[in-house]
Amino acid sequence: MTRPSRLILVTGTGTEVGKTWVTAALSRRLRAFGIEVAARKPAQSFTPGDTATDAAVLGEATDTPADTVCPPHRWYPVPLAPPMAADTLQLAPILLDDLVAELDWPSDVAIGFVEGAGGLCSPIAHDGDTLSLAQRVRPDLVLLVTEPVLGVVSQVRLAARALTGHEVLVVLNRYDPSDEVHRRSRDWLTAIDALAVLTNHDLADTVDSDAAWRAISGEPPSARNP
Ligand SMILES: C[C@@H]1NC(=O)N[C@@H]1CCCCCC(=O)O
Repeated sequence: MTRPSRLILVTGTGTEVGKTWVTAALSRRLRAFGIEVAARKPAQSFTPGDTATDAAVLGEATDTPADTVCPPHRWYPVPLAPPMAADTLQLAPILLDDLVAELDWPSDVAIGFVEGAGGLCSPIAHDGDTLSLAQRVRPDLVLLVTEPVLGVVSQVRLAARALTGHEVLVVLNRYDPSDEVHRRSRDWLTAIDALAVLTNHDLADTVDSDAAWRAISGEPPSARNP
């Protein structure tokens, strides 16, 4: 398998936290800097009739057909975890080995995103979750997307402990600096838990910021080429 120079696995503390939005926003910003970006979704499940699937959104952000982002036989139109959706549809079991083998990358990709399904420990295959996917693909960085609502500290701590050995960047999506829960949770995760934390504002507005640039690209700010 050709591997992107930098492989970033995108997961979350749960479903509907905005993984796809974050990945698409980052992809657009990085591409605006002239960086070759690709995104892959090994399997996706969705409500029947939904055309704005994760693969479609990531494909639009990276100028790639949705069928390339996620192979058509890994589209499961049932809003359940992919292996449960496959069972509902009476399709073959999903095996983690196959999802890994199906990850195909163009040769010139600088940053490749792989987005899981649901949260870190939601089943993506019958024999694995996104945590096992991380153990298989050995990403350079894991983006852990979450929302800074009450309870987020425990969710992030659990996920970060499960991800021991991986480089983790927490992304607080839908962050509102005027909300004390958001502000204090962010400060706690940063100061007490010593986690690397960015918000959607850092990412969407300012991959141009030095901190966000360094975290995502792995390069020093001087390497940025607007
Ligand atoms: C339908 C949605 N498609 C998708 O990719 N994630 C959602 C599924 C989330 C499954 C969560 C299973 C769990 O953790 O309980």
